[in-house]
Amino acid sequence: MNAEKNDDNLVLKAECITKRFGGLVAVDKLNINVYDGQICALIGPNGSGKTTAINLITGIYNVDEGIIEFLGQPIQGLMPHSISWMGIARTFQNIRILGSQTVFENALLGKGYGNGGASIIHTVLNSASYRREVVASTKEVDEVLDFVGLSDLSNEKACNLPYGKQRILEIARALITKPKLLLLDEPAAGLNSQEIQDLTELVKKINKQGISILLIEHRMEVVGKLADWVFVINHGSKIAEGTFDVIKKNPVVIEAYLGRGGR
Ligand SMILES: Nc1ncnc2c1ncn2[C@@H]1O[C@H](COP(=O)(O)OP(=O)(O)OP(=O)(O)O)[C@@H](O)[C@H]1O
Repeated sequence: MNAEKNDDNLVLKAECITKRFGGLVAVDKLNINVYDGQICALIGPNGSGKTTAINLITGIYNVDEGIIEFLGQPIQGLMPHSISWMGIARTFQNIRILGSQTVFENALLGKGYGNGGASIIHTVLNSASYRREVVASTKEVDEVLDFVGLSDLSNEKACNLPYGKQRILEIARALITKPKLLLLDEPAAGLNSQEIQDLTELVKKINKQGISILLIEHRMEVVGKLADWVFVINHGSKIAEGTFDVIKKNPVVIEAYLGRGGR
């Protein structure tokens, strides 16, 4: 989906964000804008600061400098669960699912405690409001599993799923939060070519629901198929941005990444 770029439809604005770990500047005055309806990719060599940038956007780390706005609201300094409730969801580079729990239970985890409004006392007392929340959550999980194509596996233990479906389960858990912006950290890592095709189709389908996407990805065929706009970083700084067709011919990008490390 190609979005119009103006301040009115800016979903994410990260301006001059910086993160230091001791003497190492992992993210260095980085600017990233994601507009409504866009699929953006963040690419760069190993250790260039991509995951740290996502961790800053999702509140895992606080920025040392810079501002992050989501739908016009400043979010830097907020706790990760507050940022999630505002509408930013993510997946992780290393799959984080509970193998001994079912697909349904893993997806339900995305709801988080009390997301539906029932307080702890209602939960403990199994009150009407808690039961209503459980029914509503069950329906939402069923709908999301149907959307991502995992309905048939709802009662299966997550550890029995093929790797590609485990990645899709992670995405399902993120979608349960009804995000406006979805951050995917290397969603194609470890997938075979059929699984990559399925993932690519799913990401497009999610985007068609009006969810903007920022993905970190090393697989350039995935970036080429999905991204409307690509940010390239090296040593924490942005070295280029543009459409994939333009950045892949950029000598600076080829020298820093595509010519050597880019896969
Ligand atoms: N919690 C931390 N403490 C110290 N250094 C860190 C921490 N997290 C990341 N770093 C360092 O910051 C730099 C950027 O790491 P980051 O994981 O963001 O890179 P990346 O681009 O996501 O790499 P990859 O493509 O390998 O996943 C690296 O040098 C890394 O070692």
